[in-house]
Amino acid sequence: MADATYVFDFDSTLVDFETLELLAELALEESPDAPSTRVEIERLTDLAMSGEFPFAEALKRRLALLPLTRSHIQALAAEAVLRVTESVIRNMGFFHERGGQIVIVSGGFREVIAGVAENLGVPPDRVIANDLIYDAGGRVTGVADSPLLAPFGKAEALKALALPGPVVMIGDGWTDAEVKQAGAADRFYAFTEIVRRERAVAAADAEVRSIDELLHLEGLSGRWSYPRSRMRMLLLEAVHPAAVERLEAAGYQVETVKGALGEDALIDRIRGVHVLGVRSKTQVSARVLDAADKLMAVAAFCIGTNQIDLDAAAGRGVAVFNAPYSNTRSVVELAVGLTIALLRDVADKSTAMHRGEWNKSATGSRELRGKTLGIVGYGAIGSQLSVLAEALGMRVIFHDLTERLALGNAKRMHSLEALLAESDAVSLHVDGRTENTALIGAAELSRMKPGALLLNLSRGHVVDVGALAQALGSGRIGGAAIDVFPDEPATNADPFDSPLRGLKNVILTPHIGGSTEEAQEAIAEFAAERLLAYLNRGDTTFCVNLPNVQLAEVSGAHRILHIHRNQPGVLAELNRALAAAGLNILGQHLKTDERTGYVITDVDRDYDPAALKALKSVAGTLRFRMLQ
Ligand SMILES: NC(=O)c1ccc[n+]([C@@H]2O[C@H](COP(=O)([O-])OP(=O)(O)OC[C@H]3O[C@@H](n4cnc5c(N)ncnc54)[C@H](O)[C@@H]3O)[C@@H](O)[C@H]2O)c1
Ligand SMILES: O=C(O)[C@H](O)COP(=O)(O)O
Repeated sequence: MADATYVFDFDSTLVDFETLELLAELALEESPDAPSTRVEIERLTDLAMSGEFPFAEALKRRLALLPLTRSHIQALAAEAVLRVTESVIRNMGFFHERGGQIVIVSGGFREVIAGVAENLGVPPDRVIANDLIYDAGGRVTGVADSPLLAPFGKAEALKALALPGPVVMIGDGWTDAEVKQAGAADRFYAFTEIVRRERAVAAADAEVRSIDELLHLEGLSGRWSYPRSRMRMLLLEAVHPAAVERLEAAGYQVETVKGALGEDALIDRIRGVHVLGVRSKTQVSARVLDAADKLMAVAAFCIGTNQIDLDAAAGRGVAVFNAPYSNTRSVVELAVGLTIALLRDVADKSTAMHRGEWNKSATGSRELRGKTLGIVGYGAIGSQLSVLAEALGMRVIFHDLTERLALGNAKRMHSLEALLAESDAVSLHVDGRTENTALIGAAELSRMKPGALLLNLSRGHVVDVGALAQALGSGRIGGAAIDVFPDEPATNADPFDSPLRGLKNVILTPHIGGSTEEAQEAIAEFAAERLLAYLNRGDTTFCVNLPNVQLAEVSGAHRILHIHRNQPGVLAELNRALAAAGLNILGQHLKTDERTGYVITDVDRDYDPAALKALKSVAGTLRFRMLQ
């Protein structure tokens, strides 16, 4: 198959536009009839591309509708080089390596195509397109006569080239499908990355949603990597659209679901999914992972990863990523605001006002300044809260299980008990490990100063809410702000209940600590980048359950990624298998943690694919994949 000639259509294939539609925008800028003319041009383009109207006639009519000049054509040519289709950009290597085997055939105009062809390394004599005719004033008057204008024009023009080897036609339109029907191509791929035209797809040997898929089906340079457009990503819990856009632009298929899915519903959906995206609510259990036949990675589009069985994922070679810092500031700002609101009884006063009650009084209302804030968990959020609280005049004390640098004048407390005894407000920012279940229960609440405040913006199970409700009811605790709950509704349509409902000076918020537009967008970008770095080059930086290895792009090599159980002899066996296959190693990295090893090997491009089998059967292999 390697000797085939690859014939590409231009509009909506190599570039993401239709020439006549963009020319209409340029030429009709000043025209009062622009909207109706544009609609007519789009209509004629669609009719011609779906084969319902003769191409030459459609071209003539569209040109007649436009007051086109040489400067419009030049402007479009300049734009065209910037509008090359995403998957074409990703596969520039293919075009450059095989420029001599590629032909561009288009009912569009040579002047517009020339710059793109040059950038792709396709010689000018391998571009078949129409030549425009201008009058003396530089106005377009028509196109020069050419075989392209006759019925089956592309096919006839290609036959005249007498191309060697099998001819493969790739394009979005009916005139491209006709090339095979008229005997000028051996295979026809309907290209649907930009637009999907049913009639062309129905006539095709196969539909390809990207150049990656084409290369995969043709057994070309992308043959070892699974094509991106066949890789399915399932993003749950209303992940910000910036992630969807980023991942789709990189060529992956992305499906979204608004709410969380329960375990059984997720098991039903997970088959065939390569990447799962969740937030704090979806439980990714060992059962879910067992049902996930294709899963390579899970992204937590949030900070917490306690909802994911990290060991079970690592044991199946599934990488887990999160966005550890992107919503930190949002949580901190809310914690500060809630502390002030509790100290001033804002929530109850506001609710009374809504009932029509005016209750102006200073009793029980206090300033933040000079009060002691006790922070439990001095990680990313706790330590940033420490800085802001001090800046507002609070005295900060903190307790953490691990050694943490005290910021500003914050004082470290060596026990939780000591912190509880001294704090006017206690704010919880521990991680969601199981051992933190009921970290604050009846005993801890009884150690707090009478009338002190409690804030929980960490995880629901960290506080025994029954005990807290009692302490609040008795007045032992002066108020609470709770953002996270042991049982949270899966979607906004589900009801919420808690023993804390209806209590005085208790602010309940629906797990919105990290729910700001800024944070959600930042999380989407960060987590999507981490996923792409892993999928596209094997980089595991910030991975929370596999050894972290930072890697550059693969260039001029194949990359073999091998995840295995950390047991003696795996690397030696892997290298023996590589040597037996005659593979020349260009570079190799190995990193292990206590349970898993990750080996990345860059090898020469030319080798026997049968070698892959031996690599897969190395004892302890959890997952194995190739990047081109
Ligand atoms: N409400 C929200 O919307 C929201 C948003 C973001 C993060 N979170 C949650 O906030 C919490 C903190 O996030 P982070 O980014 O600061 O995490 P982090 O991992 O940076 O910090 C957690 C800190 O808690 C400490 N810790 C754990 N258990 C402890 C214990 N029993 N006693 C004392 N210290 C303990 C750890 O040593 C660590 O320093 C996490 O539970 C996270 O899931 C909630
Ligand atoms: O872990 C987190 O980042 C927070 O709990 C936010 O979770 P969410 O994305 O489900 O709002």
